[in-house]
Amino acid sequence: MSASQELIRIESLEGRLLFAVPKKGRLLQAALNLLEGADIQFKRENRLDIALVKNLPIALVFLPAADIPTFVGEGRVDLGITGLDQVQEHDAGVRALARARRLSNQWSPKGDEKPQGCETVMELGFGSCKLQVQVPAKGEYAQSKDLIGRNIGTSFVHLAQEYFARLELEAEGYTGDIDSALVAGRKLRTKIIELSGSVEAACALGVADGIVDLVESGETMKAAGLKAIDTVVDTSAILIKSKAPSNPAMVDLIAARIGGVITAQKYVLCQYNVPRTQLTDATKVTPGKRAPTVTTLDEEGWVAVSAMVEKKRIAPVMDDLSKIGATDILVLDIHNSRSS
Ligand SMILES: Nc1ncnc2c1ncn2[C@@H]1O[C@H](COP(=O)(O)OP(=O)(O)OP(=O)(O)O)[C@@H](O)[C@H]1O
Ligand SMILES: O=P(O)(O)OC[C@H]1O[C@H](OP(=O)(O)OP(=O)(O)O)[C@H](O)[C@@H]1O
Repeated sequence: MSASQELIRIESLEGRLLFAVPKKGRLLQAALNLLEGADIQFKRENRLDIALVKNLPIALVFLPAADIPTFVGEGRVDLGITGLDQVQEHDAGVRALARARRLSNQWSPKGDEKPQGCETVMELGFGSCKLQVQVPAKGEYAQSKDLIGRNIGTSFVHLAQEYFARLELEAEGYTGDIDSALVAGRKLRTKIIELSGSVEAACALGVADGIVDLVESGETMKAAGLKAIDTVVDTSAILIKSKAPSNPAMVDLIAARIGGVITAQKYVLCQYNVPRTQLTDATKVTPGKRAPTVTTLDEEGWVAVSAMVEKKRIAPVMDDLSKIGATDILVLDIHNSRSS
C-alpha cells in the first residue's frame, strides 16, 4: 500500500470507535461470529488489519490476541476481544515494569496523566482453557515447588515470574506481599525462558525442565509426554474496554449487542402447558432468567408457561417437566436478545 493510501485510512478512523479483534488463532472465528450476531458489518480487505464498519461509526483493528490488552490498556483502542490469560499476562508485565522503575529510582508517584489499564466488560463464553504448569509425565517433578531453581519455558513470562516468585517466597517462609519482596530487589532463582510457540517441545528438547502453557483438551500436552501439576490461570475470552473510551455511549451499545448475542447462544426458550395445580412445582424447574411468563389457557385449570432455560440443562428440565405433568413441551432457539 502506498503512503497516501495509508494516510487516507488513518484519517477515515477519525470519530470512529476502535475495536480490537484477534487477527488469527483460536479466538478469531468465535469473535467474528459474535460481530456478525451483533450486526457489526464490515469487509476486511486482503492483508489490511483495519476494517471500517459500514453501519456504525466503528473501525475494527485486527491484532494478535497477546497485544490487545496493551492497545486497550493504553487507551489507543477503545474495546477489545482477547483471553483473560493475555490480560493477566499484560497486567503482570506492567507490574514488573513498575518494579524495575522503582528499583532504578525512575518511578514517579504521580504516574502518567492518562488512565492506564483495561476493564473487563463481560465474559464471552468461548476460548476456555487453563494456563498450567506442566512437567514430563514420567519425570522426577511431582509438584510446582520441585521446579524451584529449574528452567521453565513459557510465552507467559510475567505470570510465570510472579508464580515462581510466590512459590520461592513461600518455600522460604515469607508471608508478606510478593510485590514488596520483588521491589526490594529479590532475584528469582527459577529461570524463566521466553518461548513464542510450540512450548510443549521445550522439555523433550532439553531447553526446559517444566513449562507454563495453555491446556484445553490436553491432547497437545499428552502428545508431548507432559502432565499438568498446577493451574496458574483459568481463562476464557473476554470483552475489555479502556478506562477512558473515546465514545462511552458507543461502547455501551456494542456491549449490549454482544451481551444479547451471548444470552441468545446460551439459552433456549421452553414453552409448555401445565395444570395450574402443578404451576408452583413447574416454575421451580423453569424459574426463567428473570421470571417465567405464565398465561391462562383457554381450558379450565390449565396454564401456558414460557421461560428461558440454559441450553446445557434443557434435557433434564424436559424430563422433570414431563414428570410433573406438563404437556406440549416445546424448545425454541433464541436468535437474539436484549435484557435492558
Ligand atoms: N487450545 C485452546 N483452547 C481454547 N482457547 C485457547 C487455546 N489456545 C489458546 N486459547 C486462547 O486463545 C488465545 C490466543 O491463543 P492462540 O494460540 O490462538 O494465539 P495466536 O494469536 O495464534 O498466537 P501464537 O502465534 O502465539 O499461537 C489464548 O491467549 C487463549 O486465551
Ligand atoms: O489442550 P489442547 O486442546 O491440545 O490445546 C492446547 C494447545 O492449544 C494452544 O496452541 P495452538 O494449537 O493454538 O497453537 P500454538 O502452539 O501455535 O499457539 C496452546 O498453546 C496449546 O499448545
